Amino acid sequence: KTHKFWETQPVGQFKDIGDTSLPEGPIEPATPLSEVKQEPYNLPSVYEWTTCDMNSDDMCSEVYNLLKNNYVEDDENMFRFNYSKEFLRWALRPPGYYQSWHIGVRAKTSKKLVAFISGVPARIRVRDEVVKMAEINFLCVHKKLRSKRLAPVMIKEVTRRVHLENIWQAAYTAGVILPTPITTCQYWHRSLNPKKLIDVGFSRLGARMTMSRTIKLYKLPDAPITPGFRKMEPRDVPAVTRLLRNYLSQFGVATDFDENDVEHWLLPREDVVDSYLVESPETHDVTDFCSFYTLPSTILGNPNYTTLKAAYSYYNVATQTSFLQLMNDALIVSKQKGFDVFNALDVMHNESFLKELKFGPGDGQLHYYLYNYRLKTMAVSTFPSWSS
Ligand SMILES: CCCCCCCCCCCCCC(=O)CSCCNC(=O)CCNC(=O)[C@H](O)C(C)(C)COP(=O)(O)OP(=O)(O)OC[C@H]1O[C@@H](n2cnc3c(N)ncnc32)[C@H](O)[C@@H]1OP(=O)(O)O
Ligand SMILES: CCOC(=O)c1cnc2ccc(OC)cc2c1SCCC#N
Repeated sequence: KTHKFWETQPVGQFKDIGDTSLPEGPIEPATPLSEVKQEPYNLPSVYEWTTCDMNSDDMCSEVYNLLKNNYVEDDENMFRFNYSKEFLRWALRPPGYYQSWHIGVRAKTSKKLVAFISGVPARIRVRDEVVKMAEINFLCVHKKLRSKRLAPVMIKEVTRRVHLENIWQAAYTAGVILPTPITTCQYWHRSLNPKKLIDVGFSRLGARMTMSRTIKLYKLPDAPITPGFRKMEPRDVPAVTRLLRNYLSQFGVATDFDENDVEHWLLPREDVVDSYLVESPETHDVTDFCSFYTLPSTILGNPNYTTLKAAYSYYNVATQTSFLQLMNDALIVSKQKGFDVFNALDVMHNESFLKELKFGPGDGQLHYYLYNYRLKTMAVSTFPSWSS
C-alpha cells in the first residue's frame, strides 16, 4: 500500500521499522517562525477556509451536525459516533486552546460546512521528556466529498497553524493503519443493557442461553459497594492530580497533567464526563479514582432504536481499593445512569479487569500516532484518548 501523502510527512515510515540506528525524538527540527508559510494552503476553488468559534452556538451546531452525519462509523456501519455539543466544547476548549486550530471548510456558494479538523494543545511526556504537542481530532470530510484528497490539505493546514504557535509535534489516534503506529489497542465492551445490544445486532444470544439468563448474567448491584466512593468535587483537584501524576509516571507516553488540566478534563460535567473517587472513611485521604466519558452513537438502519448510550472508560487509579472492585463500581454507577454499554481500551492496566468483569473483545482497534517524533515501538500504550 503506498501512502502518497504520508510518505511526504515527518512520521515514522514503514520502510524504517526495525532500523535501530534512527534516533528517538524529533524527526525534523523546528523552523524559525518567519519561515512558516504565512498564508493558508490552497483549497479547490469552490471551497473556503473558516475558523470555528465553538463558543458560538450556531457554529458549534454546524460542527455537531457535520460530525453527527459524517464522522466515524464501525466497519459494519451499525453505529456512527454522535459526539454531543457539550462534549465538543469540552474536548476543544481545554486550558490554553487556540481557536485558530478549530478549522472548517465551507462551500463558497452554499456556505455549508463540509469538512473539519481540530487541534488542542497538550503537554505529553515521552519517556523523560515533556513535549508540547497538538492533539489532532475530529478530522471529517462530508460523505459526498470523499476520496478527493481533501484530507491531506486539511492536515497540512492544521500543521501550518500549529507551527505558527511554535509547536512541532502532534499526537493522534485512528482506527485506520497509517505510517506508523507507536502502539495499537483493542476496544472491549461490557454489556449493561444486553437485550438492546442483542436487538440491534451487536451481541448475539450465547449458545444454550435464554434472554432472561443473559440479562441475569450481566446484572449489577443497585449501588457502588466501596465505602467512601463518591463523586469528584472541585476541592478534590489537588489530591486527584497527585494520584494521577503518580500513577501515570510508570508509562512511557502519558499526558503531563497539572491541576488546571485535571480541573478541565476530570471534574464531572453532566452528559460529558463522570468522575468518582474513594475518600478513606478513616483518614479522609483520596486513595482511588475512576472516570468515564459519555459518547452516544447513532444506531444506523434499525427501526426500533436510534441511539446507543455508551460510556467510555477514561482515567482510573487504584491504590487501596482493588482495581477490580473499583471498576465494578464504575460499571454499577454507569448502569444506574442508563448507559447501554461500558467500553474500555486495553491500555494501562485495564487488561487486569476486562475478562473478570465480563467485557468482551471488540473487533475495532485504535492505533496511536506521534507526528514528527520517532519512538521505538512501545509495548503498552498509555493515554486513553477519546478520539476515534
Ligand atoms: C506539528 C502538528 C502536526 C498536526 C498534524 C498531525 C497529523 C494529524 C493527522 C490526522 C489525524 C486525525 C485523527 C482523528 O481525527 C481521529 S481518526 C477519525 C478520522 N475521521 C473519520 O474517520 C471520519 C469519517 N471519514 C472521513 O471523514 C474521511 O474518510 C477522512 C477525512 C478521514 C479522510 O478523507 P477521505 O476523503 O477518505 O480521503 P482523502 O481526502 O482522499 O485523503 C486520503 C489520504 O488521507 C489519509 N487518511 C485517511 N484517513 C485518515 C485519518 N483518519 N487520519 C489521517 N490520515 C488519513 C489516507 O491515508 C490518504 O493518505 P495516503 O495516500 O498518504 O495514504
Ligand atoms: C456496543 C459496542 O460498540 C460501541 O460501543 C461502538 C459504538 N459506536 C461506534 C461508532 C463508530 C465506531 O467506529 C470505529 C465504533 C463504534 C463502537 S465500537 C468501537 C468504539 C468502542 N468501544
